[in-house]
Amino acid sequence: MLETVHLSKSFKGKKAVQDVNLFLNKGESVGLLGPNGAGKSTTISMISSLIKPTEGEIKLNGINTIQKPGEMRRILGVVPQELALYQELSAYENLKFFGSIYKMKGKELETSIQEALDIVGLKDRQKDLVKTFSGGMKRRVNIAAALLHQPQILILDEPTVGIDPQSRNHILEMVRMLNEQKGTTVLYTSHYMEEVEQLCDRLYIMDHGEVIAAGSKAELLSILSTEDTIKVALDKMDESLVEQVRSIDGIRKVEAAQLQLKIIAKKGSNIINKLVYLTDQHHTQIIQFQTETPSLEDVFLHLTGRTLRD
Ligand SMILES: Nc1ncnc2c1ncn2[C@@H]1O[C@H](COP(=O)(O)OP(=O)(O)OP(=O)(O)O)[C@@H](O)[C@H]1O
Repeated sequence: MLETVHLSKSFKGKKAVQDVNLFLNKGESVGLLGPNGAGKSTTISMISSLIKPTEGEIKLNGINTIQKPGEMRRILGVVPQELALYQELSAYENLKFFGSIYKMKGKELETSIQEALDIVGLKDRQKDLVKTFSGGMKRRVNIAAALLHQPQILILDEPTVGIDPQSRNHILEMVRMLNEQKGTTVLYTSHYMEEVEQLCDRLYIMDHGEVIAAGSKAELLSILSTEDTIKVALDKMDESLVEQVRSIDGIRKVEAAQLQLKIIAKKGSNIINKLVYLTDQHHTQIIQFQTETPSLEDVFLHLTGRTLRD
């Protein structure tokens, strides 16, 4: 349905997005996951024709949309990261304004506004001024604005960043309902692995402007089928110990945070003896040693050497 081909964007010669190929099939829910600055927003801005790519194509049902964005705008609903609401107007008045941008009016607009408010759970607050809303409620008004023209594809750019847990759950449930019950195709960007895991059939992992892995959760996890994830808690830790652990044979990645080491090691490599030896030398004790089932976070760590929230 929607496809990007070798999509790239540079700002003043600096590459923000490089050679991104992604596709969305009709009815799919696809995640775009990556840390801050990975290039997710820039990719979305190109798809929604807010900015022009430096290179590459964006295709809607096989037709390049870069020169002719009209059809794309008609079927696409985009919820940007930045809120764009009039604080002194009510939720209803804001939606009326957004509807007029889509040239909607009269009964059609009224029905759409009420449906969108219903979906985001703000029907009974529609007369209240937006300035009285919590961050999560404002975000929900923004989502309602993107739903007014009943888009076939909905793109959400990190919709749950910085909002209360109740609104967050509401948004996740709402996206799931739109996808499963209304058949809306979803592209959901996030740097929360668990959200994307919950909501999406497939995901793309981006880092430094590039897609570094893509596939279903099972496919991505199979990247780690030859590895173990081990958590080690220590009573104290220093950088030279971490460096020496990194150089143990069979260890592929080590992430140190507070008094914990997260280690990705070749399956079956017997690292415990070497760990005990090294911790002894550093007068440090192992408090806990635990092998874990790998998660998508571990896939990210394996691919980039960093955690998602670095
Ligand atoms: N208008 C711009 N001018 C210059 N550089 C930009 C511009 N927009 C984005 N960038 C740069 O492009 C890179 C990708 O940014 P982008 O906002 O797409 O990442 P992101 O994955 O959406 O991260 P975030 O979650 O922080 O929004 C970053 O290095 C950013 O500084």
